Amino acid sequence: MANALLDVQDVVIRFGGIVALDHVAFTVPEGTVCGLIGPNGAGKTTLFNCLSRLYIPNEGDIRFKEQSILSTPAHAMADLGIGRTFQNLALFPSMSVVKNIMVGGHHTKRSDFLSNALRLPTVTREEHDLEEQAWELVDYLGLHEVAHLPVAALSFGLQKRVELGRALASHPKLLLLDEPAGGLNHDDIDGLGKQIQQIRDDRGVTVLLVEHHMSLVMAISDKVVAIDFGRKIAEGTPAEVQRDPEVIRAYLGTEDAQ
Ligand SMILES: Nc1ncnc2c1ncn2[C@@H]1O[C@H](COP(=O)(O)OP(=O)(O)OP(=O)(O)O)[C@@H](O)[C@H]1O
Repeated sequence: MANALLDVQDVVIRFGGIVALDHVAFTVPEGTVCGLIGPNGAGKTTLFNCLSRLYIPNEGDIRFKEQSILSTPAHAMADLGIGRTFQNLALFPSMSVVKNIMVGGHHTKRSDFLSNALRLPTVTREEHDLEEQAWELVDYLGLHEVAHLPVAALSFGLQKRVELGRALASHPKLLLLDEPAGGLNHDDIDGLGKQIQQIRDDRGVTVLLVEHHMSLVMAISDKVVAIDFGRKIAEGTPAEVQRDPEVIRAYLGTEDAQ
């Protein structure tokens, strides 16, 4: 088994009287796709928000590359090597596809306000590098034909691909995908699944995927973690988790299992 890139250790989150995460612990081995599943209200988004430092756990620790991330501010997560996409897209609708992808790489550049204002040569070079990298991602994600269009003119499926490109522009070691299949049709979902596996294999990116679309999770995950009412109820290969009695019970009678 590969080393754990992410190690979630006994995380507890309480909102008033609600225990949204109750001693959740699991690891994500480097170079794998890990699926995080659970019925509505299970705590998946809350866990994602802990991983991107929007929430602070009441108890427990989250370790990335063997270091705790709990004192790292949310805006510094990209510098650490953790990228994410959002359930509701967070793009700039009137900006072109390529410019949106460039935004994702900005944190990797060092120019300050003054050098930007003066357009010093270092700034021009950095912009050039960002643009070159954005074009590489445009090609990689099959967005060439729409690269100059404003994002608002694209189908939802293509907009989701742009968001993936923007997250990849920050060179993440770990990519957090929050319901990437939400709102996509069947063909788009097949394409997305292949793309996520390629991102793992070609770019060495480890992926943690929160997703309701069960067939996608089971098809592309190396490992699946299931939570229900804030507790981990199963962890293992897709086949192991699919036949786990607690998982079957949690999904029975819900509309989540697809
Ligand atoms: N900011 C908050 N304040 C109070 N309660 C919250 C907050 N965020 C989440 N909760 C509660 O925590 C629990 C877990 O919610 P969470 O959104 O993490 O579930 P989820 O698994 O992501 O659900 P879904 O699949 O519907 O997105 C729920 O009971 C929810 O109502």
